[in-house]
Amino acid sequence: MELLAGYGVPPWGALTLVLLSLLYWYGTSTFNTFKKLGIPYRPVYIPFLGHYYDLLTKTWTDIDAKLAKQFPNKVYGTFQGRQPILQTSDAEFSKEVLIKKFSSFMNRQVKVDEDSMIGNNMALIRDDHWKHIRVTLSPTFSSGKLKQMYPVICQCADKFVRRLELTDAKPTVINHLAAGYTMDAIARIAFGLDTNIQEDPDHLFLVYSKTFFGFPLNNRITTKIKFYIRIACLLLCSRKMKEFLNRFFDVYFPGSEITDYFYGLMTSVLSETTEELQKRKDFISMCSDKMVDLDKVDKDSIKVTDGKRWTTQGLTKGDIIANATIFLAAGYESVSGALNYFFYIMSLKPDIQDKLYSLITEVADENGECSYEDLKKLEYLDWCIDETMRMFPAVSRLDRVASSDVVVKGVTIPKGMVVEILVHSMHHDPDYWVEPETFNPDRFAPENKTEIQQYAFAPFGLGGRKCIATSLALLEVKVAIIKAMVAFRFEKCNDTPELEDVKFQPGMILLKTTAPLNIPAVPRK
Ligand code: HEM
Repeated sequence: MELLAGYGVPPWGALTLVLLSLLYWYGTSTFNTFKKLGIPYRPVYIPFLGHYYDLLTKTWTDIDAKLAKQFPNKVYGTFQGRQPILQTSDAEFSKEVLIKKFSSFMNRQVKVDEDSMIGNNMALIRDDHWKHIRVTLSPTFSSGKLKQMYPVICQCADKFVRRLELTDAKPTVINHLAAGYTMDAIARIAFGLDTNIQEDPDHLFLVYSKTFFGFPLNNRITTKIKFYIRIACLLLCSRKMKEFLNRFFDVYFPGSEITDYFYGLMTSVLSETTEELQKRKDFISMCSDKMVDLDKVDKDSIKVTDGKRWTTQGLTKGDIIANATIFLAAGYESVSGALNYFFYIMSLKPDIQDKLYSLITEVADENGECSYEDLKKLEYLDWCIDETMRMFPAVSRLDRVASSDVVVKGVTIPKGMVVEILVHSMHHDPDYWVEPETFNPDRFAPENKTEIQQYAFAPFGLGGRKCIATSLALLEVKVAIIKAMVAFRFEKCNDTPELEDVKFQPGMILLKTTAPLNIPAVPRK
């Protein structure tokens, strides 16, 4: 300060300079992380923001594709704000992180406060708490349980077909109809509710679900910013803070009205008699016999992870509701997105559509009905779905946090560093796929499968933390496809974009197109 005073700088000016220097130092202090570790990285210049501007304004898959050319070894560093992120689209490296060294990469990077309603859901919780919930809930998705859910899914798919009929073969955004189907299916499967959202779009369940997750409804930058603030606050703020922001800044969070609605649904299911519960095939009733009261279990069984109390003896009411609602969030856009891309691809590939149609009619009747066991015969359908998900994975990136210092393929990853697996990049990498931009279901045929680098295909993630509902999701997708393809032919029209013209929304981890994919569903009869 004295030195600066000698140059005629007043004390307040000197203080400001020191504070600004400290701020600059703090805002950039992590930017040499990768240099120190000897990992190639994308240079960064803006204090605090890192590469955030790009992340908010550009399409993530475009950013990843550009970096893939810049870093041919497929492992490099980037910065989300001050936070260093190690990104990779290397299949072997991904295998190490997601599978082989799973115990060092068990968690995702989000942390939530303990009092939020979804704070206890499986996608966000960590360590032993996550293990306990995952192991307890996995049987809910067993083949036996899926078989029980099959008739319910078929009924929801029948309504989807009826909605398609009403489009009168006009260009249609299948995504909107498929979203209704998925919401009906999840409402039935998770909550045991016969919502009929497809015919009643004002149903309270749909309105509350949409508000609960606050999906952005348009592509304006202000909406996007609000969406990110909402997500960040949803995950990080206390309930009181959320109510404050909600009241004064129009940033909506699930207020007590919505929370009460979901609790009410669950409570009414759980208050049914054991006999009634046994007849139901939904997630909540399946969990009913595992439900315990934290105040009544053995004290030794109570553990605390990230400030959350849980018990090894079963599931609390909070655990059940948190996971029923995450099923809603995780299963809504992903399944409808898969269907949207599938019918779009079929409209572009009439030969493949014809082949698939004739194979489906060998197994299913004129209403698209077939037994649960018969689904296994439709191998070509599996390949078409796999190939659709390769080209359009619902989630473009996966993430894991290193829980200790760990070396992966010679790269030292310090404890706490986030690793992102670039799924979309891997799925489109010519090192792993012959002509990756060509839709070719046959690449998944058993005789060709040996040529595939299996860890370069991860539409449902990989390893111990992959999508718990993979089989359910595929079942929902298959049933809707079979029923719809038996009734309709999906055709290209002037409004249907070419494959190379499909663009994705910027700033999103989910792969959503900027313009709707319009496809006419033309009745076969
Ligand atoms: C086509 C549909 C779907 C796709 C493409 C999909 C994809 C994914 C992906 C990529 C992950 C992250 C995996 C990882 O980090 O390795 C995930 C996790 C998860 N998904 Fe799905 N999903 C779909 C449908 C569903 C459905 C229908 C549900 C629930 C009913 C669901 C529930 C979950 C849950 C709870 C997790 C977190 C698992 C954990 O952390 O242990 N997903 N999903």
